[in-house]
Amino acid sequence: MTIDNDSPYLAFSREAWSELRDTVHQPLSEDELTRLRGINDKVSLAEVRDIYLPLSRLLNLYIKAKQRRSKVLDQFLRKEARHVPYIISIAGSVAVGKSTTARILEALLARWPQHPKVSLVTTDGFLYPNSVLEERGLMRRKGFPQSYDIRRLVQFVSDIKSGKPRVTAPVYSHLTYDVVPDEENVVEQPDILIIEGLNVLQSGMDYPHDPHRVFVSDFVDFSIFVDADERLLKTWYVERFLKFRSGAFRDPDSYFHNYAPLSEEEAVATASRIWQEINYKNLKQNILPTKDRAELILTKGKAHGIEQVWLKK
Ligand SMILES: Nc1ncnc2c1ncn2[C@@H]1O[C@H](COP(=O)(O)OP(=O)(O)O)[C@@H](O)[C@H]1O
Ligand SMILES: CC(C)(COP(=O)(O)O)[C@@H](O)C(=O)NCCC(=O)O
Repeated sequence: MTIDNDSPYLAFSREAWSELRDTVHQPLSEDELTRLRGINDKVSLAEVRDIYLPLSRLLNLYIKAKQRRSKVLDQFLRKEARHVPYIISIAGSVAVGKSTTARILEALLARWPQHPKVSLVTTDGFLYPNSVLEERGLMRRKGFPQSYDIRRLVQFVSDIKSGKPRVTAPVYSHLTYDVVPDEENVVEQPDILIIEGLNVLQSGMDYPHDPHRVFVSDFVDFSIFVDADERLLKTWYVERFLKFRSGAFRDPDSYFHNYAPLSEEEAVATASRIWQEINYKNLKQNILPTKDRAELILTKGKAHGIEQVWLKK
C-alpha cells in the first residue's frame, strides 16, 4: 500500500489488495463458482479471489457500520427500526466492464448474512426513448446526461432509499437499442441496491447554475469508478460490437440488423466511428471529470485484469 499525503486515496497494488480478503470466512463453493462463471465466462476466478473478495469484505464492514448507526439513531429518536437500503454506485466508460463488475458484486454481497437481498439496476432504462431523443436531436448523444430522464431516475433512487415497498425501473434493450415498452424491473426493499451507469457520479458541481437540482449521487453510500486506458476501452468496445454482430445483430428485431452482413473490416470501422463520435466524447466531457469523486477506483489493464485499487482515505 502506498500513502501519499497529498492524495485523497490510498493506493494498492493488486498483490497488496488481494491480501485483504478474509481467507477463513470467504471460501467460494463449487456452486458459487459455477454461478460466477455464468455471469461472464471470461472473468477469471483469480480476479474474483484477488479483487472482488477483498472488496466484498470491505463493503460488508462499511454496511454493518451503517446499519449500526441507523439503529442507534432510531433508538435515540424512539422510533421503530426502519429498513434503509445501502446504495452502491458503479460508474465508468461504456465497455469498461461496469455491468460485469456489478453482477460479480451482486453475487458476492448476497453471501453475507447481514444483507442477503441485493438488487441491481442499470441506468440505461432511464434513457429517453429513441422517439424523444430523435425529436430533441439527441440520438448521437445517447449516454450523455441530457439523454436521461434524470428526474425519474432520482425519484426511483429516492423511493428505494425511503423504504417504499415496491419500486419499478424501466428496462433498456441493447438489441432494439431502445427502452422496452411494457417491461419493468421491480425492486422490493433490498438490503443493498447496486446502481450502475455512465453518469451516476454526476453532482451539483456539474450544474453550478442549478443549486437545487438533486442527483443519484445524493443517495449513494459507496461509489466505485471502473477505469482503464482509453485505447483499451476502444478495443473492448469494438470487440463487443463484433461479438454482437455475430450474435444479436442477426436478429431481425435488432437495431443494428443492417450491420450483420458487414465484413469484419467494415464492422470495425463502424464500431470505431460510434466509439469516437459518441462514447469517447461522453467519456471525456462527462464521465472522466467525475472519477475522483468515487470512494474507490479500480484501474484495469489488458484482458480486464485489475492492476491497481485506489481507496479514499
Ligand atoms: N472482468 C472481465 N473479464 C473479462 N472480460 C470482461 C470483464 N468485464 C467485462 N468484460 C468484457 O468487456 C466488455 C464490456 O463489458 P460490460 O460489462 O458489458 O461493460 P459496460 O457495462 O461497462 O458497458 C464485454 O464484452 C465483457 O464481456
Ligand atoms: C446504453 C448506453 C448509453 C449505456 O447506458 P448506461 O447503462 O451506462 O446508463 C451505451 O451502452 C450506448 O448505447 N451508448 C450509445 C452509443 C453506442 O451505440 O454505443
